[in-house]
Formats: sequence, C-alpha cells, structure tokens
Amino acid sequence: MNSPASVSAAVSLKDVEVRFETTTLMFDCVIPPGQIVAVAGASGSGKSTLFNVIAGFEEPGQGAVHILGEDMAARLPAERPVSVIFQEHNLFVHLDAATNVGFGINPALRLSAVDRAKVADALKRVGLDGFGGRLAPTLSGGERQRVALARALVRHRPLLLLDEPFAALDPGMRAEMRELLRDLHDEEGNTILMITHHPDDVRLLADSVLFLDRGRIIAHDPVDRFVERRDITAINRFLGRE
Ligand SMILES: Nc1ncnc2c1ncn2[C@@H]1O[C@H](COP(=O)(O)OP(=O)(O)OP(=O)(O)O)[C@@H](O)[C@H]1O
Repeated sequence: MNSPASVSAAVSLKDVEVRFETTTLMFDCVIPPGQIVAVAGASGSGKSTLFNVIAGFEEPGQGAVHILGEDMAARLPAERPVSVIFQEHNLFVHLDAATNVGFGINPALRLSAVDRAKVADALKRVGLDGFGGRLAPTLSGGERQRVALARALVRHRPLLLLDEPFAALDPGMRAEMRELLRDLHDEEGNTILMITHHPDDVRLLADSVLFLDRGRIIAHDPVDRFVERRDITAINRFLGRE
C-alpha cells in the first residue's frame, strides 16, 4: 500500500457506471488526500451508492476505482483501506463498547494487553473513558456513534467514510461531534468523506464538497467556492436559498 503522502489521489473514480433497474449512476472524480469532503445532494441523488462503490459493497458495471493509487477491482470490502460508519447499526448489540472497538483491531477478538490499552485509549479520545463495559443498547445515540468512531480510529485506515454519522444527534451533540472529527482528522491526517444533509456541516467542517444530482457528480468545489455558488438550483436548495 502506498503511503497517503506519496499519491496524488486518495480516491479516484474513472468512468464508473452503476446500473440499477430504473436508473444508471455515473461517477468521475479525483479526491486529493488529507481532506474532509462533504458529500451532499438530494435524496436519491446517489450518495450511498457512491460510498458503496468506494467501500466495495457495490461492484460497478464499468469503470475503475482507485484508492491511494491502487486498483480496487476484485478487492473485498474488508481488504480495502477504508473504514465506514453508517447512520446507525454500527455496533454489535450483545457486546460491550470495548469489545465493539476491539473488533477494529482483531475480528477474532484475540486482543493482547497492548491491544486492550489501544481500545481504552480510543474510547478516551472520543470522550468515553470508563464506558468500555457498557452494552451497546445502554448507550445513547451519540455515545454509540462515538464507539463506532473509536473502532474506526483503532483501525487507522487512511480513508474514512461517514454516512450521515450525526443524523440522530441534537444540535449540541452535532457540534461536539464535528469538533471531535476535526481533531481526530488533524491527528490522523486521513481523508474523510462525509454524507450530510446539513449546510452547517459543510460550512463548519468540510474542506471541499462533492455535490450529486440524479446520479452524477455535478459539482466538486473547495468549500469557499461552493457556498458562493448561485448557478445551480439544487445547490441553492441545499444551502437554503429557496
Ligand atoms: N439496490 C438498488 N436497486 C435498485 N435501485 C437502487 C438500488 N440502490 C439505489 N438505487 C437507486 O439509485 C438511486 C440512488 O440511490 P442512493 O441510495 O445512492 O441515493 P442517496 O443520495 O444516498 O439517497 P438518500 O439521501 O435518500 O439516502 C435512487 O434512485 C435509488 O432508488
């Protein structure tokens, strides 16, 4: 695996085509390493499909997916340098927080003392010191998302995909999670793609924005330029200008 610093693209999608019964999605983009990228667009515009293609849950009918310069064709999701956090259901409900994080280090859960210390440290970094023994269902929505983030942290994958990770959170908690994500990104130097329906997430967290409309990436801009755009109705709508 190339190191993130040695390649010009964290993700490159070239002529990627995904055909469903009623619609065809086409993706072309090059995402430089080290950014936080907001992925936005109306419901059904293709955000989740884009993530599924990158993470390997959806095999495109055509085109090439490269991550950090390597072709991902025929690489299973677990073999890709990617961590994914979904809106919900990231945790095993019958296991405690520490065990859920431990899965990120070793899916067979054979953890050394050093590994267990890493788990405790990751929980601490997401503000959950002392929560290791709590079963997932006893945690709040925000706490569960933090555990999922801690698991992603111990994996140290260079690419983190977040599918509306703050969807279930109240505004105060969203702000806290944004700060946490920014800090962790600064520490890890990773690339983060984050699906969001909230212009605030774009303005306050993202370096750049991928905007989708009807299965196409119709804008890929630095955030300053994106929020100044007036030329595309769907973007105006997203930014609350209608
Ligand atoms: N497995 C599938 N089979 C058929 N059509 C699909 C499938 N998955 C997605 N689609 C279609 O592809 C399009 C894009 O869907 P996708 O879930 O990627 O959009 P999205 O932007 O993530 O939407 P949302 O914000 O509502 O989650 C939609 O028209 C959807 O109906």
